[in-house]
Amino acid sequence: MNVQGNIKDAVQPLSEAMIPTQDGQYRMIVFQDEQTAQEHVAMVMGEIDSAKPTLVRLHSECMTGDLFGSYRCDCGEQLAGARQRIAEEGAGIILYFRQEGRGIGLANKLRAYALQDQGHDTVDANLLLGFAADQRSFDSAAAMLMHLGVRMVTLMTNNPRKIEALQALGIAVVERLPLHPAPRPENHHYLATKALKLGHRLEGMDSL
Ligand SMILES: Nc1nc2c(ncn2[C@@H]2O[C@H](COP(=O)(O)OP(=O)(O)OP(=O)(O)O)[C@@H](O)[C@H]2O)c(=O)[nH]1
Ligand SMILES: [Zn+2]
Repeated sequence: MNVQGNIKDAVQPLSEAMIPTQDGQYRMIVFQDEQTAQEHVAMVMGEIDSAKPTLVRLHSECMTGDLFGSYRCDCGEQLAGARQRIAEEGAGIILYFRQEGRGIGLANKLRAYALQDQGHDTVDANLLLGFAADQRSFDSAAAMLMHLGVRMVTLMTNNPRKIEALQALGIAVVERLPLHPAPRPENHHYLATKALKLGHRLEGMDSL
């Protein structure tokens, strides 16, 4: 089997259906990650042309931010921004990765929040709980894009690790579009910590 075949084998497409939304029609495809058995989602709008870059958001699940509008992070607003951008283009993909809490799960994320309320930052809270600062792997994202016939992307992210992970597995990231919702008093320290300790490109957020 060729290299691309091996990379694709990291995920298995399970099922798909059309999802009409306020943004337009999405094709929703569920993939299973062969290593973790997690179900990751691809929301695909419009036609994919593998000869051109596809607009892509690789989004890690954040129930508090995505679903309930938490101000502790910027996830919900980033997802809304990505959806808006894709709707404007009429084409693009959201890869919705079930990596709640940077991969530590929802219960542990709330434990990390409780530690942050005692004065620890988002990175130290993970370390105190016995986890790495970021437990995520983005390798399955490249596999999903290959299944979808995508070879070139414009990636909506502030996280250079996502770009590196996709490029390492043969997906060309031709452009990065930042997703910078305006900071709020509730998430200013969190965003500054991400810029300082996790390498996120958040212009103007390098001071705590
Ligand atoms: N462990 C932990 N996870 C968090 C915390 N705040 C948000 N998250 C999770 O972080 C993930 C999102 O990561 P971010 O660091 O916001 O952003 P990113 O995905 O690395 O980069 P972008 O593409 O720029 O959004 C989601 O899975 C959230 O649930 C926190 O304080 N602790
Ligand atoms: Zn969040």
